[in-house]
Amino acid sequence: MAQSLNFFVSTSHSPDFTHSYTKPFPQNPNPNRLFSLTKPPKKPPLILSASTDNSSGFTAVTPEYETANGTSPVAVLADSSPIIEVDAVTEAELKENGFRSTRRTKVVCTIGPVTSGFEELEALAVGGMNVARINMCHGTREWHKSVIEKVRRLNEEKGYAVAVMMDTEGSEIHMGDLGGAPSVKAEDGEVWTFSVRAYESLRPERAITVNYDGFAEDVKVGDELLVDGGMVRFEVIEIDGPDVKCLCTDPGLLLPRANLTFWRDGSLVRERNAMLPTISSKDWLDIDFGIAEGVDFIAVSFVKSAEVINHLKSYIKARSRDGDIAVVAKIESVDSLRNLEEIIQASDGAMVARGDLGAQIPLEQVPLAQQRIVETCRQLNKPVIVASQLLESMIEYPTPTRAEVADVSEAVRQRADALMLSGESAMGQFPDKALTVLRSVSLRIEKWWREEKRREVMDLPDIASSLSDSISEEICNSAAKMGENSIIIL
Ligand SMILES: Nc1ncnc2c1ncn2[C@@H]1O[C@H](COP(=O)(O)OP(=O)(O)OP(=O)(O)O)[C@@H](O)[C@H]1O
Ligand SMILES: CC(=O)C(=O)O
Ligand SMILES: [K+]
Ligand SMILES: [Mg+2]
Repeated sequence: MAQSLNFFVSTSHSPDFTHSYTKPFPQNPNPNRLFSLTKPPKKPPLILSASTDNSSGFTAVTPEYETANGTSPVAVLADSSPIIEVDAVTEAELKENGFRSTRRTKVVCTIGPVTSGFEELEALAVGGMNVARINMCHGTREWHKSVIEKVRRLNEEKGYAVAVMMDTEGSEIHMGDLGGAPSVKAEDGEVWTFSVRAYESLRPERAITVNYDGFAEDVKVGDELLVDGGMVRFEVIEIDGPDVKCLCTDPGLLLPRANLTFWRDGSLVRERNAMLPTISSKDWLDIDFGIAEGVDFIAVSFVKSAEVINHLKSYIKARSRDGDIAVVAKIESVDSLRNLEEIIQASDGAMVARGDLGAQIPLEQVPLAQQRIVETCRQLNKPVIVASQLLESMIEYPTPTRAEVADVSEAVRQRADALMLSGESAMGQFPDKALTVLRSVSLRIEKWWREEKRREVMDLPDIASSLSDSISEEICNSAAKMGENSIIIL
């Protein structure tokens, strides 16, 4: 009985549901996939209590958590079999599926104003959040510090295993904040001023600060200015010293610190801003903050080359107490696609940051870029997060569009390790519902993968050269096939 549990537990972490006896599974070369994005809890979580009346021999888990003070995350076997470490299962999953259906696709939730309270964070943890992301583009360091503290408290007091990811601001061109307003509407035909001036106190109406000093010198009359990759569009009509006057040609909502790109004759213009450092001086201060707070991951925005990743990794190694902060390269620029393999090789993981990526390459190329990034990560054995607009409509509505569900399914089908919520969990009306959609779609597609796998013929090599060896080999082959099937039945 203990043996079969052991078998189940150990295989549940491997992506392809086959155990190590079989030949390496060619479709997925990453043995640590998924699991590598889960941080072991500092103070471990729950006791999964087993019952012997379960005829399958696997742990029957009570949906209610028991908080373990100071113990390891364990499955406790009633028959005093050895203690075995298991991946943390969320309360929601336990209720839905029991222990047998541990989700492999992890979920990263961006924390924002609607989810920064302890209770809201706990609701996300209950719903299956594996990683809480704080975006240094927004909020103050005190705000981020309090979020990190609350996540740590959840882990320590309530037994969750939520990791913290800090996402750097990066130094691409973006708008300033909107004097505290959550958003401002730009209407068709309005003239707005984008200026490199920092407005002292009150921001004049229809005026926006731009963070990049060379902005007014680099743009030309006739250029197209895209906010957030085209959510709002302007045409440059006049340049007057530090002020660039623009006509709104495609109305929409301007959000604080939204990304800006400018286009000339259908191509992205990359003048001197291409020389901006990937990690700005503000980012270095944020990184120091992240190291001091002991975040688990640092996601680097607008990575251009492997060099910056190597630099950051040695910086962390020299400063962090245990040097174990993982560095995730955000793939969101033309340069990062150009140097994709070397960047991923240098990093501990990657993020397909489709928001900004879609502002830098034509939108119709984003799905192919996603596929290439995920495949490259699979080949190089690195975890990969698919991010941005997965369930964008759920910022406002309680159910996703069918197209969004198809998009989430496709990411799981591609074997992304994790999915990320952005505005849906940071400032949307239905963060918990959005998380439920990611969880249930992931579980469904993972089940489909198992069913697909079952149809596959197991190709076991003939290696025995004597009669006694072939008897052993047959026994081993049968055990492997039985193991394969029993895992699939689960
Ligand atoms: N800490 C925060 N405080 C206030 N609003 C936030 C915060 N974090 C996120 N948001 C809101 O949620 C939206 C989506 O968050 P997200 O982290 O994806 O940021 P983003 O600005 O789109 O940029 P990035 O390219 O860095 O992801 C933001 O535009 C912002 O309105
Ligand atoms: C996540 C992020 O940075 C993006 O999609 O641009
Ligand atoms: K960011
Ligand atoms: Mg981005």
